[in-house]
Amino acid sequence: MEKKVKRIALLSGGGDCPGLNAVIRTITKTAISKYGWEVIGYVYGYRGLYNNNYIELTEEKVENIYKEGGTILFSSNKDNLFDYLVDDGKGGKVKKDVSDVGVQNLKDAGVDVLVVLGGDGTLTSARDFSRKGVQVIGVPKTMDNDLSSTDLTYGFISAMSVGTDFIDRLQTTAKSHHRVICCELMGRDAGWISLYAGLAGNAGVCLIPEIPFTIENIAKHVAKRDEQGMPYTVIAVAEGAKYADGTKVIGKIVEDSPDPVRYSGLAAKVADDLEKVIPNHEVRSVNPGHIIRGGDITPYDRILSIRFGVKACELIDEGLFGNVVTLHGETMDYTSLEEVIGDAKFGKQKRVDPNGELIRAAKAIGVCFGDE
Ligand SMILES: Nc1ncnc2c1ncn2[C@@H]1O[C@H](COP(=O)(O)OP(=O)(O)OP(=O)(O)O)[C@@H](O)[C@H]1O
Ligand SMILES: O=P(O)(O)OC[C@H]1O[C@](O)(CO)[C@@H](O)[C@@H]1O
Ligand SMILES: [Mg+2]
Repeated sequence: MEKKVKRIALLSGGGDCPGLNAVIRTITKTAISKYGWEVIGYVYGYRGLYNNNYIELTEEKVENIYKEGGTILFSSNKDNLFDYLVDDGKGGKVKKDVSDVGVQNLKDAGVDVLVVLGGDGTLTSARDFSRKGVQVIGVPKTMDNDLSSTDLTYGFISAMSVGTDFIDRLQTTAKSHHRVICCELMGRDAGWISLYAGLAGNAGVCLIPEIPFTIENIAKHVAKRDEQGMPYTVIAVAEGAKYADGTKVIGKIVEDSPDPVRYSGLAAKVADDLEKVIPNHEVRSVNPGHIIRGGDITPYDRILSIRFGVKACELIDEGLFGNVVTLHGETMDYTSLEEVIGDAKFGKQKRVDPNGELIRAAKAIGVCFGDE
């Protein structure tokens, strides 16, 4: 006979983004008031699970975080318990699978269900815990919107709105000085943020990882705009975009992270390279970095977070473990962790289709992607 759920645990992993708190709030309130479950939250993602570091969550604790970005449970994008850096007993460090410690800690804390709030990386571990017999539910977050199997992740609309605001603001100053300004936006290896913010903010050029670009093509587009009486151009540059010869710009390697590459600096390089071939323009660059994922949750993401959180509780109530809550069209749905992640090392990722409707729409109104 199935064991009745009494206690659930939440954890958040990967880069923070607006919506995590709203999901934590929704699940906590629904779990306690509708289902009578106790709720705890492991802090710092899987590291908290390993160190048995958790807090009790109450309705009072979460009531006012409905619009607060970030996560009150903190997050980590380094701690993979299936490949974890531990002391080797000889003064050095060694990587080991310590996931059994996590499983035991869940048992000791009386946790019946682990609810994981994360992107493709965090949910890869969630799948692996599910394979070890832990009752897991995933709730798909990431500002990158790169998770296949769901139309949207929470955090994307909020980050994309901030990105749009950057591009909007750069338009007026670029126009006033007849400058070309490159604005770098996060998004890792997916171009969703830059495509949406660029399109919404009327960027003349969008550079995204899915469409390799050349400086010559961008220069041609700037010249065309000059001829059309628009001697200024804002360029949305996805941090993970690449030149046609494959060149990418890496800002930092975070050694103990499962996905160690951190992009940063592409907009500055594009600006330098471009200025050399369009000497009639001053070309500048800005990199707002983490600002894009900070701040309040947009109203749409608040509502999406409520829908994802309530659906997660419904899955727990129905015993549908090993699944991720997904959005398909207007319907809250669920998809198995096995399908969401597949056998890929970092989960199946959703990328912009270079020949898809969105790109065709953008090109139809004259947006250049640097490929022609
Ligand atoms: N290949 C993997 N196998 C197992 N666990 C992983 C793997 N990759 C990442 N993780 C776990 O997920 C955590 C976060 O991963 P990652 O930095 O990729 O973020 P994410 O969940 O994809 O979210 P985001 O992309 O929005 O930052 C890691 O700290 C680690 O605990
Ligand atoms: O917070 P960090 O470690 O700098 O990671 C930055 C990465 O995290 C994200 O914000 C979310 O995955 C990416 O867009 C970005 O490349
Ligand atoms: Mg990710």
